[in-house]
Amino acid sequence: MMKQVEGYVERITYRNEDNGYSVIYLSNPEPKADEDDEVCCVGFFSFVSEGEYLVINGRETVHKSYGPQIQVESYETKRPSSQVAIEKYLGSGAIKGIGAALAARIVRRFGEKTFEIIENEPERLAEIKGISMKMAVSVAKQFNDKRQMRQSVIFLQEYGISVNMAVKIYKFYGEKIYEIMQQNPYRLAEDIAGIGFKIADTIALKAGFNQDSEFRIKAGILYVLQQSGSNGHCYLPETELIDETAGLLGIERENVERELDNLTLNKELVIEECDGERRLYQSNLYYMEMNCGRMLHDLNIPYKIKPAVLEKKIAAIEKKDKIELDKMQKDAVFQAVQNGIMIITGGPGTGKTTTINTIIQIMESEGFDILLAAPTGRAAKRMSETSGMEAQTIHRMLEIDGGSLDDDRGGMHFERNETKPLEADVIIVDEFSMVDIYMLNALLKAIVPGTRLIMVGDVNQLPSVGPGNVLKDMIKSEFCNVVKLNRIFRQAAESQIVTNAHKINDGEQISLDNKNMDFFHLERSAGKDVINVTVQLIMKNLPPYVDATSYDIQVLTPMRKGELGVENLNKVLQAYMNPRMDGKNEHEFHGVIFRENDKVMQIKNNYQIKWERKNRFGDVYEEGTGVFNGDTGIIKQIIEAAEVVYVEYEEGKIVEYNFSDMDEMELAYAITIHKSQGSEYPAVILPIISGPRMLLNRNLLYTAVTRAKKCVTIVGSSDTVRRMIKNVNEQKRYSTLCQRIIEMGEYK
Ligand SMILES: Nc1ncnc2c1ncn2[C@@H]1O[C@H](COP(=O)(O)OP(=O)(O)OP(=O)(O)O)[C@@H](O)[C@H]1O
Repeated sequence: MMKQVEGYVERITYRNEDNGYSVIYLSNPEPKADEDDEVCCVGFFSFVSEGEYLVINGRETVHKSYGPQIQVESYETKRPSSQVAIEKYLGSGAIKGIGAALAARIVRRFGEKTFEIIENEPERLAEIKGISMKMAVSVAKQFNDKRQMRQSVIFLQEYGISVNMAVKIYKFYGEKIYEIMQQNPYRLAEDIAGIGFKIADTIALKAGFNQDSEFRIKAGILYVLQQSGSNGHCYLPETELIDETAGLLGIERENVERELDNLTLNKELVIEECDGERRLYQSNLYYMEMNCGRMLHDLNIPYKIKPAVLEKKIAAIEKKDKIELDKMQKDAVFQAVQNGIMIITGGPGTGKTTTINTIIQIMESEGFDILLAAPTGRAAKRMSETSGMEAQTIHRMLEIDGGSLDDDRGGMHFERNETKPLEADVIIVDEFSMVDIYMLNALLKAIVPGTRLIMVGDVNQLPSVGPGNVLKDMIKSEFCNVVKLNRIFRQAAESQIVTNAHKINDGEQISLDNKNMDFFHLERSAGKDVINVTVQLIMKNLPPYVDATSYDIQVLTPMRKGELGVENLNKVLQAYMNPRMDGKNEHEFHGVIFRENDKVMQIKNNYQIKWERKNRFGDVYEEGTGVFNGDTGIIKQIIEAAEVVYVEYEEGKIVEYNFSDMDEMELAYAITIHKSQGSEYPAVILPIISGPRMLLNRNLLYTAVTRAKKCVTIVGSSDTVRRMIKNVNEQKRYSTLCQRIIEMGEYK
């Protein structure tokens, strides 16, 4: 039943600082005979403090353990007018520096007029013993800030903005928010993480902006360019940019053209004519490519080391490790020692790790300081295991600033940069195919000439998720020594996965006859049959075969949408692997059900989020921060009342997420092949029937197959597999790093 209650906030017994969910007790000023003199209210409150007077509308409910309470649906703050309330509010801790005693003194002096005086004549507070003029000013400021923030939040809520977001916005703009909403709400999309063009556009249209307002078009153009960055592009050809923007905004091309000129005049975008085409860059990406081109040349200096000395050292390592490096591997070692920059590329089993380990030993024997890094946490972990030396993520190596946002605008700040470079003689970075232009730029800025940079990766893997085609462009520019390892050392009999991966890469068809032990194909043509087989494999056949659990086996798929897309497969696999059950809590977020015991994946880097490790008695023995894009874990607990989810990641790291942060995770029974880059799994299942030709290419199949350590099973159409092997049309990437490297080389 709906009910309205009002009264002073007596006490706040629980508050979740992130989302404002609180349990509060209101004093009932005039309790009727059958009423308690305190009313418990639960719900979301933005800034209530003890002593405030609230009018609450809500639903009467009875909690099993706590008894009757009101589930708050809306509330209003009334200014406390009686002296008691004023005193309570002032002394509640809401205003820094004023405790209960001081509050009592203030109210004794100014009575009912206390608030008026704080607002209009704050200097008079200094008349009171114990309050200096400085403090009087601070009290007035805090008092006003709180009031203004409250008003702004209410104002922003009228435009459909949530309380959390409104607070964030107010903290950024302060009182300017009114002006911004009036003049250009599209600025929100530029300044506030979490507000994109689409939300800003809804707000602006609600606020009465026209379809073809100058701000809307500008914001639309920038949005389209930013989106293209998320699709891996560093620029867009002008015609494509105009068409997409006009389509997005539902306006004429001419209007877009007009604003495009203004944006380039103001240097917000950079335009370049090349090969008869006009290219438009977000200016940061344009300059990043150019600077990377220059820095790569700066680092690429020769080092003189006598070949005979090197030969001797290699021979000693070969003897110790009982291995004989082949010509290419030796060449790689030579190049690494003799040059400031080098690239080693090769497919699976071609001896990259063996080569890196030899290089490390040689560098160590020279007394050099070596740093090892990789783009993701999992890749870094693997590198540590295979080298026996600590490897870290590139972000950690560059000492990412905890407050950085790893968004698609590259808003990251690192402690290590041109003014405080990395102190090392040699830096080796593995899985370089995953490095985008932002990461390359940050890395190069932190390396000074005199430090060697060795980049290792498989150029045939999918390129980075972020903008750029870094590894490929660097190789294509031929600016430095590149060693391409192409001999497969791992025995063919040992691994059909490796053999097939190389065949796929060379465009050779693979045999899908199930005559080996680690590469299978089950022909099915209907989506529903593919799903049934996938479920059967993951639940029953594969775990004992590869000596792993169902949760270790990874379903990889090219697409997000459709019957065999990530979203649907996750729903189906969840229903089988972790069905709804009494006592198993669940929570729905944006249409997806998350349940205790679900396998989930973190989908963006979060450097601030805290993790804990507990011993078997539940005591915390280790704490740290950071969960990274691609980390997978299991939901251990969901607490609806506190709005939190606990996820356990590798090595028993437990992370608490607020419900509002659940957009950082996805179910992970099935994930896209793109997301699987840099990870390995004991067994991989690939359900493939058909899909867009653009997407289904050789590159994608190759990446998927090379993720498996012990077993690959393709379920679906062999015809599509054959077509994928033939399809060399990789998704196009508009990037000009190669050209910049060549241009910069000409100035040297
Ligand atoms: N010169 C060599 N002679 C004999 N065996 C070699 C040689 N180089 C590498 N190997 C062996 O080949 C296998 C694959 O090598 P390695 O792990 O170095 O390759 P990789 O390119 O790093 O592979 P992946 O990318 O799949 O991990 C290993 O078992 C390794 O011992």
